[in-house]
Amino acid sequence: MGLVQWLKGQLLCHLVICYGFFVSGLLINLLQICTLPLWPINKQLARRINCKLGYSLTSQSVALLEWWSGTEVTLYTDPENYRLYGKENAIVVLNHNFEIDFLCGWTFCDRFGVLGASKCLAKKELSYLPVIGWMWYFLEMVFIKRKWEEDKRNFVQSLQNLRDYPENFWVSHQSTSQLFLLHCEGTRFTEEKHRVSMEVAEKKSLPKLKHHLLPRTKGFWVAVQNLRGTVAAVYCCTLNFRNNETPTLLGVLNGEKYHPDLYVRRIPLESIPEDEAECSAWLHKLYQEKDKFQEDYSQTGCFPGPKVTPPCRPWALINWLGWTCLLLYPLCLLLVQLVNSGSILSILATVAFCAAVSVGVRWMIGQTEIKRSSSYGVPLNNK
Ligand SMILES: CCCCC/C=C\C/C=C\CCCCCCCC(=O)SCCNC(=O)CCNC(=O)[C@H](O)C(C)(C)COP(=O)(O)OP(=O)(O)OC[C@H]1O[C@@H](n2cnc3c(N)ncnc32)[C@H](O)[C@@H]1OP(=O)(O)O
Ligand SMILES: CCCCCCCCCCCCCCCCCC(=O)OC[C@@H](O)COP(=O)(O)O
Repeated sequence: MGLVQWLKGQLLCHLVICYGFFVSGLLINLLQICTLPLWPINKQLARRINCKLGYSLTSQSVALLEWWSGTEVTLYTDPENYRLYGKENAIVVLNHNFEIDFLCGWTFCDRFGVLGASKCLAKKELSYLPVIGWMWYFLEMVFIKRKWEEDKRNFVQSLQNLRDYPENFWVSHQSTSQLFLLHCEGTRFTEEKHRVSMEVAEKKSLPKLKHHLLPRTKGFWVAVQNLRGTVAAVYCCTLNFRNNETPTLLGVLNGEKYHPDLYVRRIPLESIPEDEAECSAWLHKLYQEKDKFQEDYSQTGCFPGPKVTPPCRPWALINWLGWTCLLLYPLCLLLVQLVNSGSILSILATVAFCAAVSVGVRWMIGQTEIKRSSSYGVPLNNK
């Protein structure tokens, strides 16, 4: 193991990275709060500012993945469609098997210049996450409790709000599009959830899936219906990792390099049925196809279609280095003052603070771990 790789595994490096992420995150949250008075006066301007602020926070984790761990997503897609990515609004349908799938999605977004504005249909619990969850609130992310009767009004309203999102938000270069991510499986893949969902498939006389849970179709149908005219296509995205890698956020923080492959198919929105039952059947068929791609991937190690590596842009790194320099300087000054003061109490308080930060970060990283996945989709709350 080289010295650099060894350094990447050290707690001190992790503390510095997390300190930068959290303090910049809190400052960004504060700036977001400052945009509140602007909303009633100029909503579109407030949204544009929030997109940029969101980019400044989210892109730090993209920089961590790309520059710290050296991970690069390989894209399998039709070159004709590739030209459209980043230039149109789309609904993204992605499998939910990996702890860093959201991070790979963000890298994809960043490379096509749509990171600041992209949204997701996310479980309500994520809105309470410090820094990230608070940021999402200002970005008008769509949160649901996964209880349809309670969700439907807010869900439809949130989707309607996205219809007049400023067309030309400037993220880090001119961009005219946003992506709306849907994990139709509704929860992360575990063996138990898979077993239960295949029992449901059997009851519904649907073909069994090997690599996916049975998709929940309501959210997809409602999103398609409400975003018609705003969104041009559905991007059917299938993500897997070479060599059976099981990536984790802790691994990324430790500087481990992963090899994600992403297969993207573009499906024009007009080709998706409007009727709920037909749309639902269409989605089930899509997941059967996705399952076949995953099965082929597990045999051959690749997806169909030509490979492309979208060019890496420097903004995420520049932003990350900027925040790090800005925040490390006062930290160093503080530490020097602390040592000079010789006060045992102050030193103990600082050590306690660092320990608290590190426990807090560990807890947040824990939210991405599949072993801590919710009980959604297991017998207890199987509807
Ligand atoms: C690669 C490019 C990436 C681009 C990235 C772009 C943007 C990134 C931006 C941000 C990234 C942030 C990352 C954060 C990720 C967070 C992700 C999440 O939080 S996932 C969890 C929340 N999301 C969802 O739940 C969405 C999917 N669910 C739905 O859409 C649901 O339909 C619903 C809206 C929640 C409603 O669900 P409900 O169950 O009430 O209704 P359904 O009709 O859909 O389903 C009921 C139906 O299902 C049957 N059933 C019962 N049990 C199961 C089971 N275990 N498995 C499958 N099916 C089951 C049940 O019998 C019902 O059938 P029926 O109606 O016939 O009776
Ligand atoms: C420079 C960057 C430094 C990074 C330092 C690390 C800080 C920690 C960052 C935490 C980021 C948290 C983003 C959370 C996104 C988690 C998405 C997710 O996977 O949610 C799960 C749900 O979909 C389904 O939930 P389950 O029903 O499976 O339960």
